[in-house]
Amino acid sequence: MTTLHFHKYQGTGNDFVMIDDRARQFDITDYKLVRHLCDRRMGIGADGLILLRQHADYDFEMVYFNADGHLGSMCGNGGRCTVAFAKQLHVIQNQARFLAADGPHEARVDADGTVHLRMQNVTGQQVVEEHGIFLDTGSPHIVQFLSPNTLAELNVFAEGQQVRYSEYFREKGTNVNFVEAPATAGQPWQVRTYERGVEDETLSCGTGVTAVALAASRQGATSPVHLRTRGGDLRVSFEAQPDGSFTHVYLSGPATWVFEGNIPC
Ligand SMILES: N[C@@H](CCC[C@H](N)C(=O)O)C(=O)O
Repeated sequence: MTTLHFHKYQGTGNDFVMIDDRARQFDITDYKLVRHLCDRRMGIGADGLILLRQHADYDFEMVYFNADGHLGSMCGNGGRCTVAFAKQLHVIQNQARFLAADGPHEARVDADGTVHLRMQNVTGQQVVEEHGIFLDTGSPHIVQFLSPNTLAELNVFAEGQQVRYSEYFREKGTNVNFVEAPATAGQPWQVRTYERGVEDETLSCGTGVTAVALAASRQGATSPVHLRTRGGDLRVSFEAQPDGSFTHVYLSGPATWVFEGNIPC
């Protein structure tokens, strides 16, 4: 029987099957296997699967799949988990330069395990009528700001699905973030996200909270922005440029090893 060795990681509750594929042996076209491994009843269970691969010009390459089995775009929480995994494998020490779907990234790991991940610069945001503010932070995101005290009871699955499968987004899809501004200064922005490729609410989305922080800066939020997801707290820092773009964008938070094992495949 052939078995596959895996590690399980989570970043603020966004969980991933991690595979040490430095030898590049995993068949990236096998979407049925990826979907099976991510299945919470029949497999290991995760929001996504990540391969850590050797790369000639970087410390490593991160190859990310959504739970539906298909190759995804950038994953912020997954990126932080991959950095922690690379440290566990002694591929890096406390600094990393790696390649992901949206290009090169740098990261740093603090003594307490916090991973600071530099995201790509973000150029502009666009109001998509009826749906909210659209930004691409490595993955596509809609941000909807809600009225006070409405986020906790919101049906994120139903509302998110409506936007994701709307006429406007049906073809390529989008992630959808619902946001409540802090009631008092110093409190976090609260975020819940419907994730494309998982097609459900997840406990946290890194590229999502990055999109929220940048959109919130137009509403007076200043860097670093403190965000609270159902799976934990994240911070996003950035420099807003006069042309409307954002540079030096960093996503910071924990990335935790959960367990490891072998699964027949
Ligand atoms: N959970 C991820 C977002 C992953 C991208 C998304 N599922 C998509 O395909 O658009 C994150 O932490 O950024």
